[in-house]
Amino acid sequence: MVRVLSQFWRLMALCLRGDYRKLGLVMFAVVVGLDLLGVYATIRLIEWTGAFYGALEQFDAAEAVRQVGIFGIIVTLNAIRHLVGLYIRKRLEMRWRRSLTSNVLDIWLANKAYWHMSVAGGAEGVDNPDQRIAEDVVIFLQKLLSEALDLISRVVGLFSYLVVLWSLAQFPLSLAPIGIPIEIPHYMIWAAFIYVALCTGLTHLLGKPLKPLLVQQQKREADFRFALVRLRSNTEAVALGNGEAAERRLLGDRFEAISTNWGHLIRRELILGGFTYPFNSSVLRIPLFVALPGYLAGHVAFGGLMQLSSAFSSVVTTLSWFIFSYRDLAELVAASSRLDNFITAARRAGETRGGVAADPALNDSIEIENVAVATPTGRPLLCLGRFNIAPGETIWVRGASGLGKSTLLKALAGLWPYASGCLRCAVGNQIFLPQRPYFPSASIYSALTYPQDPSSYEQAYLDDVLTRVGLANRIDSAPGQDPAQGLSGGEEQRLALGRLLVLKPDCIWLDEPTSALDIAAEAQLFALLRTELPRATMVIVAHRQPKGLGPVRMMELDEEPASAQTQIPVLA
Ligand SMILES: Nc1ncnc2c1ncn2[C@@H]1O[C@H](COP(=O)(O)OP(=O)(O)OP(=O)(O)O)[C@@H](O)[C@H]1O
Repeated sequence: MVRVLSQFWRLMALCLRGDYRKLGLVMFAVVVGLDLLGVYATIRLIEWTGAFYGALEQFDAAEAVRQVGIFGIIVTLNAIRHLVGLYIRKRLEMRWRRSLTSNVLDIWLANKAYWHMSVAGGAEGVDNPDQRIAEDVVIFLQKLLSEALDLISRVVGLFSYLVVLWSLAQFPLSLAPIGIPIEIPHYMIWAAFIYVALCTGLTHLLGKPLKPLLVQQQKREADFRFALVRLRSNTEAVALGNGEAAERRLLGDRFEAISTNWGHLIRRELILGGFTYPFNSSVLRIPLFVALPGYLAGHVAFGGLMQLSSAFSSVVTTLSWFIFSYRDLAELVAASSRLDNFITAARRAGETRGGVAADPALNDSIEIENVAVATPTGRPLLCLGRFNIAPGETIWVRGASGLGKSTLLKALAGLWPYASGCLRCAVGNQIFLPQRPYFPSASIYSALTYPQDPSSYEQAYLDDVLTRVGLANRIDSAPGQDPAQGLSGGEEQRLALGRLLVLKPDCIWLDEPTSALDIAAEAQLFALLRTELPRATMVIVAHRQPKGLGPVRMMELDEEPASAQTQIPVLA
């Protein structure tokens, strides 16, 4: 219980962080106030019940008609109160959702936590971040708001209804008819509490397994959706590999997992419902039976009996909040624990330290010192001694496939925690271009200038760059069309190299940037790159010697630990 409350508290603190914090609290107070007015309306209806049935009992037609009018006014005002409260509550829900989502996104993106979480793999508690950010936030806020408001108005309502019930149920219950010479004063009050306490205990006992089942259901739904998204984004590879049957199997397995858990879930809901459903339908009748001894003993008239039963059912319904809300509460706890675990894991991932230390440069050159790289499981991959790269120099990094060249670049970019050593580099504009460049799903210009905003550049200039890298045919692509859609592997690499021309970095780290291009195209693009960026330092991982860049120094990597001073020959 304490753990659940502290999770709620941490998540609410994120909702309340940022601008409009006070406005959110004011809106919440207004919604609570309107909900409490609802309690007042219920009490007025209890009074009305007594007055109306009293009038009927005495055949007082004029009073009965007047009471119908009063009923109309109460119901109309109550409907207005309800609708206004609902509207403000929905506005508040979106306000807090915006704040929570924005804080969760900041935590996830800060210090490259999203990356460290993905490298660490599916470590427990961090699966499907997309679902946690998009769905769990919504479930958490919707359920929390509705349950919290419900609880507040019920607690306040409880006291009001109890006062009414106490004043109505003055008479005692005599156990003399069953041979026990005892009278229980205000017995209807005790009856309400004992009845609800027993029912609540039983509900909790029957519904306890619901929470883990709901957590599993959300996870399995997200796994299924993720498999669909993966298929959608790899249609070409699947189609070429005739992978339909394999995909169908995978999707079928994931769906089967959903269906199996759903079976457990509905079985548990059936067991719980086997108790709560009859409880829900009997809760409004039982009061009448409980009040009957008082009526039969002549303590109350018919109007009083109806009023009493109305007050008693208000008390019982209020006390039964836990029973009525059990499934929603289980869902709320499931969503909040998933979200809280995700945030904790993201914060921890953002604090990941280790890897290659980036120190300020002693001069304009880049100095790499004793860099050792391993896999996440600790298998050593490669180890470099010490070498310098002069400003404007081009280095060709070469080595057997799987040796760790790409991992080395990630380590030098500060992304790989399973590495050690030091990189001294002048603080300047550096770009790392991975083997598979990323293109955002926006216009061709966004893909070209990523991560900069394309609107900061003249369109004519961007068109010129596209033309020079051989993508003139893409200039007319429809606005909003996914730029990567339909690009050949070579065209993707042209676009990525065009990005370098636009962003003009001082230092470029390239991982097999022309593997999909023929030698002539590669030489032409590299020559363009060198002409446009004459002073840029370039480190290129490639299996063949890059042409068109002028003099290149080769760094041959092998599995042997490097000597203290790595020597690299200059090639023409
Ligand atoms: N996230 C990871 N988890 C586990 N192993 C990894 C991970 N990333 C890389 N490795 C392993 O590290 C080794 C080096 O991978 P890397 O991609 O750096 O090789 P490479 O030299 O660039 O290969 P290639 O020339 O084929 O592109 C491989 O055995 C790879 O399986």
